[in-house]
Amino acid sequence: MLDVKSLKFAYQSAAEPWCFDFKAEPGECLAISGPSGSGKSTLLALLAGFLAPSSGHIAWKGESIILLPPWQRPMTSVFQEHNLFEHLNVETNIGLGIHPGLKLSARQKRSIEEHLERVGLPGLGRRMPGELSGGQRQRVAIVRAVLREQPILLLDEPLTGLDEATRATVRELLMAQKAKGVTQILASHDQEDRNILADKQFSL
Ligand SMILES: Nc1ncnc2c1ncn2[C@@H]1O[C@H](COP(=O)(O)OP(=O)(O)OP(=O)(O)O)[C@@H](O)[C@H]1O
Repeated sequence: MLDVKSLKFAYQSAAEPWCFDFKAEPGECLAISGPSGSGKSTLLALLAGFLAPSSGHIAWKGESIILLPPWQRPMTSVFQEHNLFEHLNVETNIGLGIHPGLKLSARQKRSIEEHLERVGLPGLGRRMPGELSGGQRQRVAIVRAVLREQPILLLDEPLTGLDEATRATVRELLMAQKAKGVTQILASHDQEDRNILADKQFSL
């Protein structure tokens, strides 16, 4: 279980700190909503370890992860910026998420192709990120995160800007991850996405 207790954080300019308290079981999706600027991305950055809280706890399966650097936490993130390496093609971007030295098995290489096809990007593995649309980059970032096979996925507006058909495909992919036991923390403005994907919701 992901257990977040009295996690406090404030940017210097803020008068009041945020205080986050929640739990999420394996295979559960917890959706966070709230107006723009309410702190959704900040919460995801705290969980991922890119920001340090002033106090509080984050534990996964009973073990504190608060002192772990981002790369040692049992989670992977899809940020709104997508963070693709611009000088590397799509399959290399995804492959690096699976193995930093790109030592991929034949099964892993096939899985990259299959997942690209699954999200409507068949045969685009050799494209450079600069040759993709915003929605296509977004789907590459989602495939990269999913194929890292971490137990927790942090998703910041993962479906925003996608057309209805693509949205449905990516939702299916995320539902399949839940069925595999992956915990998801989803920041989303979209009520429909939250209703479909989330088991629990809270609002900031
Ligand atoms: N590095 C920073 N320094 C100071 N304040 C910041 C910093 N980053 C974000 N903030 C402020 O913290 C608040 C929360 O920002 P955050 O990005 O977490 O909101 P959000 O709910 O994810 O918004 P959106 O829905 O627009 O993505 C905002 O008021 C923002 O201006």
